[in-house]
Amino acid sequence: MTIRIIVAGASGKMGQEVVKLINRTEHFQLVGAVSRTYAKQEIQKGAKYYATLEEALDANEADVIVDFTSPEMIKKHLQIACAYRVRPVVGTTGLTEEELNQLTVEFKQANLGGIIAPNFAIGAILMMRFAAQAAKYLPHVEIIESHHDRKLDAPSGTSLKTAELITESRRQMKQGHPKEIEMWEGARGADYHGFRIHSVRLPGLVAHQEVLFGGTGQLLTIRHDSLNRESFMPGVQIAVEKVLEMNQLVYGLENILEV
Ligand SMILES: NC(=O)C1=CN([C@@H]2O[C@H](COP(=O)(O)OP(=O)(O)OC[C@H]3O[C@@H](n4cnc5c(N)ncnc54)[C@H](OP(=O)(O)O)[C@@H]3O)[C@@H](O)[C@H]2O)C=CC1
Ligand SMILES: O=C(O)C1=N[C@H](C(=O)O)C[C@H](O)C1
Repeated sequence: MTIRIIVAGASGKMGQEVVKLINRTEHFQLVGAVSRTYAKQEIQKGAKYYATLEEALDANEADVIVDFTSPEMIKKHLQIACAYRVRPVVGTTGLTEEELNQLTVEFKQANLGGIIAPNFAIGAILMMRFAAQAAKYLPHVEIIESHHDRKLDAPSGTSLKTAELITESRRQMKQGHPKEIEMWEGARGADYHGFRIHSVRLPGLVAHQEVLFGGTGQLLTIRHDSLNRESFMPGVQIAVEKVLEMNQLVYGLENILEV
């Protein structure tokens, strides 16, 4: 069966990679691409470009929307996907917990499937899983995530998901010295349930994360690096194929992989 796909954010770094994935995958078909830039310039690169997701959906029958846009757009795009009953596969980060909960209810009411994954790289999913396992035995943990300097959201979606998974297995505790003083605001990073997340932004970086655990006389570091954006594509392909069988909104690729 051919899967008809609309890509939102098609002019972006990830969107362009998704278009390449679709073009090289025999059972995938690009039926529409959403880009304000390309639609305005009327650039036609073998795809139909639309300025908005609604325009693309009005003009084409589609099975899946793949979205890599921006934190300010993602909630609206998910609601549009739900209204048009087209299953979304979303990589865009920056949704709040409250928005996610609300959208989960809306998709449940609509009996529609969808996948939101803050990271599609299989290695990153394993890194998160291993970190969650380690936290059970080594509860003193800090996360350092490093990204390119065009990234809008901090902390990254991956670090938040990692923190969430760690919290499920780590005993509740506040780390560090109880009388610690932060001389400069932000010096100790963001606090998540008593442990810290640090965000680095530099040109030259792509997407990297270290999870550091400390115990008496020992350190454990779990690290993942995405060296290019092709690293996310096997996960995107799996999500596009699996979402067709789903009837609820799922957050995290680990929920559809056997890891
Ligand atoms: N889950 C994962 O594995 C990964 C997730 N990401 C996430 O994906 C998202 C996109 O990343 P990336 O491709 O690097 O970003 P880019 O900035 O390169 O691309 C985003 C594209 O989205 C479009 N866009 C931006 N703002 C809006 C808006 N308000 N309304 C409609 N379209 C908009 C722009 O296209 P135009 O202006 O032409 O409309 C732009 O080209 C980010 O949230 C990032 O964190 C990134 C990598 C992996
Ligand atoms: O913006 C990015 O580039 C990335 N964003 C995602 C995140 O916020 O975790 C996934 C990956 O780290 C790349």
